[in-house]
Amino acid sequence: MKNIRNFCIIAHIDHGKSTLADRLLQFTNTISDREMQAQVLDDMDLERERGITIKSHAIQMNYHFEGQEYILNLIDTPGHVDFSYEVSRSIAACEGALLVVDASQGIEAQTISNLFLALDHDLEIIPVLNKIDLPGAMPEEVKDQIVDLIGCDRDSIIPASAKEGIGINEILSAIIHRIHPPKGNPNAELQALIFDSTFNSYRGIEVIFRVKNGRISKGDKVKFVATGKEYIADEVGILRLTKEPRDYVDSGDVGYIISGIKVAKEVKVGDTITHSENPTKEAIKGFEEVKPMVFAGIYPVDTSEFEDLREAMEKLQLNDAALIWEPETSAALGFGFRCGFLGMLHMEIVQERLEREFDMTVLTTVPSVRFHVIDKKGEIMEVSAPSEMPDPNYIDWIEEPFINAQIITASDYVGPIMGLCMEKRGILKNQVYLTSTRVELTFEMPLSEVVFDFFDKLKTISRGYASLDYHLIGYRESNLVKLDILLNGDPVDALSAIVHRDKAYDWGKKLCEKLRELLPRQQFEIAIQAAIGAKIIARETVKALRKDVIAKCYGGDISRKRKLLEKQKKGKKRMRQIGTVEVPQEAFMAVLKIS
Ligand SMILES: Nc1nc2c(ncn2[C@@H]2O[C@H](COP(=O)(O)OP(=O)(O)OP(=O)(O)O)[C@@H](O)[C@H]2O)c(=O)[nH]1
Repeated sequence: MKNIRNFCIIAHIDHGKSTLADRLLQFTNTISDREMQAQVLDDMDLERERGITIKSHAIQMNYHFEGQEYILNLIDTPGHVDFSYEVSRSIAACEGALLVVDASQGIEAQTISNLFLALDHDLEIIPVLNKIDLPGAMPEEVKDQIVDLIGCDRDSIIPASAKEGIGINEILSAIIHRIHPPKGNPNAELQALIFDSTFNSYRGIEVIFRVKNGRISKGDKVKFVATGKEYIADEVGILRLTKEPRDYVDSGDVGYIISGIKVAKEVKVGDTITHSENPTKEAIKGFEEVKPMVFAGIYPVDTSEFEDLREAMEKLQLNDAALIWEPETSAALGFGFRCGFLGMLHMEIVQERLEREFDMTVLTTVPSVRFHVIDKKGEIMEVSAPSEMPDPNYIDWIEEPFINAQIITASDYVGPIMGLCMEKRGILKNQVYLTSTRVELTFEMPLSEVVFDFFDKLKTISRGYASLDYHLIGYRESNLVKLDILLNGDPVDALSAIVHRDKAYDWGKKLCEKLRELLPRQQFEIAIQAAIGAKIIARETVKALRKDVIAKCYGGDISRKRKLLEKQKKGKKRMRQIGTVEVPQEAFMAVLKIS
């Protein structure tokens, strides 16, 4: 155990985390130059394309150093706030962290939020000043910032270029010298922390864990503490570029277990694995049930594809334990599914994966949080879609989820951020200076104001210099109303939204204006109305197309006509016919585009 080092790399987005990981794998000969492709650990296509890490990953390296063999377990972590729970669990599996800072950018928001997560878990921090090869690098200035932030010795900061391979040996040496080997008792009862899982269509779920105490061997009967389920360890092993089976994985090490689990839901990140016989008396602390925050309907564009969509959702869920769904019907859209997501990025990813991996074309409806509606009889109803909202006459009051939001930013942006948070119904609870230029603001806010576009807005007004972390603090009464949208007099359930009464008029007006821009002109006039109950509060009109434009679509030779039809078909991909009106996907998201 004394020759094991478990570490993660934490950094602000684009500071070079994945590139550094690639370089470490190369320097330790974990992968050959031939196997090398950029960002090997980001193995989902989507991750590569977007250049973001969605899932945590782990990989083991062997390194011969000063006459001894070392095992270095690198745990890569995702960077987006939707997945911050995974980051905190990955960090809990390590003893040290490389804190990568871009020498041309300096300390940024995620550098700080991730650093604090690491400090919370008492990790040894090794600061790495990356991209020193760039002409715009400001090594001395950024070193000052790092010293300011973590109070480390200036000489302990390692200058590096992940791209050019500069400083990599120094980093490897620091990992061995400065990070403590894992503590833990190999003879104690088994305690292993689950920090990730992957889905293999042949073998089921592969669970990735870090053994804190004890040993897990092939053939062991094990129990997952939070779910209470028991399995036989059909295979255990370590994670190289591929999985390598072993007879056992010992205390301090990182490994995987395959035990025929078919459903992702049975594996919960943060759960503890122990033996069925002689189990541990206490689970590793910090486990949290991951709860969906955002709900939206997903519908097939082509109504005949409902069953295919169900099959795709079932398969996707095997792979994505955080995704929940159930069938729902919409008067406007027909049969579809109401889904729960961790956040908006998660929702986008699910939609994209359905399209890419399962070849579905889907529509997503206005996202919503989950409200509590208390009716006049005193009964509580959970409502996560505007269409489920009961008639106002039956409602006594409505409660919505509130969060505690921590925002870390540079002091220059405090003013604009406060403005934004107030506009989003936030109440300032605390303001603390972390350093002379860095401030932590704590707000209580309604979740519904934060999950949609808040993060993007925060990034824009702070020029990327703000990080956000939030926790649910409970439900509170709010003056909310259902805002309905009518197209040519017909209410379209998939377009309604639940909004605060004070904002309802303004929203109704803006929403109608937005829809007027988004709805394509058709052969007849379209009236767009916003209503609260029976009361119309706003109206816009989409004018009919002029006759000569339609005329162009008819007549002419047959091949041209076919081409036109083809073109129309393509254009229709994300359209739905609602009554007589064609509604494009963008319209369902219009609510999010209102500023
Ligand atoms: N010049 C220079 N460019 C670098 C260096 N390290 C990384 N880059 C580039 O910086 C960009 C971002 O690098 P990534 O490794 O993807 O950054 P990341 O931190 O993993 O990003 P996320 O996975 O989104 O968190 C890429 O274009 C890299 O080629 C370096 O040392 N020098």
